[in-house]
Amino acid sequence: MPPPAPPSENSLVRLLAGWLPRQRWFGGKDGPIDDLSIGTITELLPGEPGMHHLILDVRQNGETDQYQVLLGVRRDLPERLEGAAIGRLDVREHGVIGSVYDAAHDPELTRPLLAHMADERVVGPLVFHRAPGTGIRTDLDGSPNTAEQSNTSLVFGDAYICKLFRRLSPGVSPDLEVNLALSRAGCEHVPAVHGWIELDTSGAGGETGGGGADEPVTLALLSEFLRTGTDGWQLALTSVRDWFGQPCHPGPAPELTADDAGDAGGDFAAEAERLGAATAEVHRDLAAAFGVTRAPPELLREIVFAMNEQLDQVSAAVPELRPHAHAIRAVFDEVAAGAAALPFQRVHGDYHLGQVLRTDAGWTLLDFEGEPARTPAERRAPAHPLRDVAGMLRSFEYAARFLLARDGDLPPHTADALELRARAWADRNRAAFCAGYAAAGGPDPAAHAALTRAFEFDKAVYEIRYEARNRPSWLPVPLRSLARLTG
Ligand SMILES: Nc1ncnc2c1ncn2[C@@H]1O[C@H](COP(=O)(O)OP(=O)(O)O)[C@@H](O)[C@H]1O
Ligand SMILES: O=P(O)(O)O[C@H]1O[C@H](CO)[C@@H](O[C@H]2O[C@H](CO)[C@@H](O)[C@H](O)[C@H]2O)[C@H](O)[C@H]1O
Repeated sequence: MPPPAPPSENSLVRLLAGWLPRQRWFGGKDGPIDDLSIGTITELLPGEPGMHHLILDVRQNGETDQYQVLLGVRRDLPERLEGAAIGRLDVREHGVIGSVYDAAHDPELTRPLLAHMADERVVGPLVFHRAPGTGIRTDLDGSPNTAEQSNTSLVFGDAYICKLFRRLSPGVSPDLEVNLALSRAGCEHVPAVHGWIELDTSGAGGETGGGGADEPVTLALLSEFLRTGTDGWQLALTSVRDWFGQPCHPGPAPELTADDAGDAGGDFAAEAERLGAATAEVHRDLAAAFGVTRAPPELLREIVFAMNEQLDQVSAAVPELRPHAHAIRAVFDEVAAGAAALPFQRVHGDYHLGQVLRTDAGWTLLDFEGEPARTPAERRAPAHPLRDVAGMLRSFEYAARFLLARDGDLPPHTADALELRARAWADRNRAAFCAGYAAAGGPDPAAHAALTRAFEFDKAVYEIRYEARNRPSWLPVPLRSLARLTG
């Protein structure tokens, strides 16, 4: 029997178009796919099982996005891989029937990625790199990370984590660029980079390039796996659950304060404060590595203009945002009216509790990619560091309301009592984070209250669009906290 042949494009495209919208990492769930084609197909592993690297061009709403898929091909799919199935192909022209599936779930196929990076191989347009001065073990199996994320990461033993960027951005990923720069600068708050994979676009001339003439596109990043790490989102949710589970006072609900939230066994405030300090230290290192510029007042006004534009776009697409638009715009206008020159620098750009890991050694920051919906130029642009602070403040709001917003069936009485608790938890941890940030040398959020609030609202608007496109069932989370912040 010959091994399954490379899939024929037409039938494969049909299968992929049905499978793609069901993937967590697909960022176009708010509309239909108008067209899907295979941009590049590279045979990475020949034989049975085999693996092809695909870049898909997905056309939606007049725009084309590129997604990366590792396509496994087997004659028969074993039961353990059934969850990863894309479909069964009848490739009659080759006289073979085979199954295609998401190879990220198949250690037999992903293990050779380590050897490719260790040996710095080139396979067609795919270029594998090892970070200077590091070795890469090649004897480890990878399995997909179970944490909530927008891409797919493979954890190899307890040594490495390899993030496969799913929706591709032109050019070198800011995640790679920033991690390399911070590691070189000796920053203690980022994991070491071991390798990466790039797509060489010099011969392509298509839309996959565009980050600069012939700039390679980063496809994957291999980092040190922080095995003692727990992500901030999980730690925060545990603390909220604990606080929600505290016995209720008898009689009418008393006014809860942020200090009451400290009575819970799983209080998070000391961690929030340390996280604030780590954030300020990373901001200091980013400023040293990439420099600081003085942004004139006109630039801040342009930024506010863009915030208003995003607000208009998202309000048009998500009607639930409209009741809050007036209050949000008022804060944006206040910042534009008082615009002054400000120091801008490279920042994280998409900072939240899922981007930080608490390890034995303290807090580590991850994922310097910026917001997935922004253009590459926007992600790299210097910004005010309080934008990151605002991102984390939003995350405290998310964590505080996640359990409430996801459980719509709570009796009103319970829901009201828990809303008070959510508020107390968020206030306590917001205050602790800001205190830690300012004490470690970051600009004091209290001294820039309107700016911080504007960044927070801008992030909330972004989140509403993100949830509508990526996780529609989460939409009530940011909406619920907006109702509180604008109410
Ligand atoms: N170096 C690492 N060590 C351990 N876990 C990690 C590491 N990097 C990422 N993770 C885990 O993977 C999750 C997703 O990582 P992230 O880089 O934010 O991916 P995405 O951009 O897809 O959201 C994190 O929340 C964390 O739980
Ligand atoms: O992690 P990414 O860089 O892919 O960021 C995107 O996805 C995040 C969710 O995975 C999203 O974050 C939002 O949800 C978080 C809880 O899952 C919450 O802590 C954040 O505050 C909230 O913004 C992020 O906005 C998006 O860009």
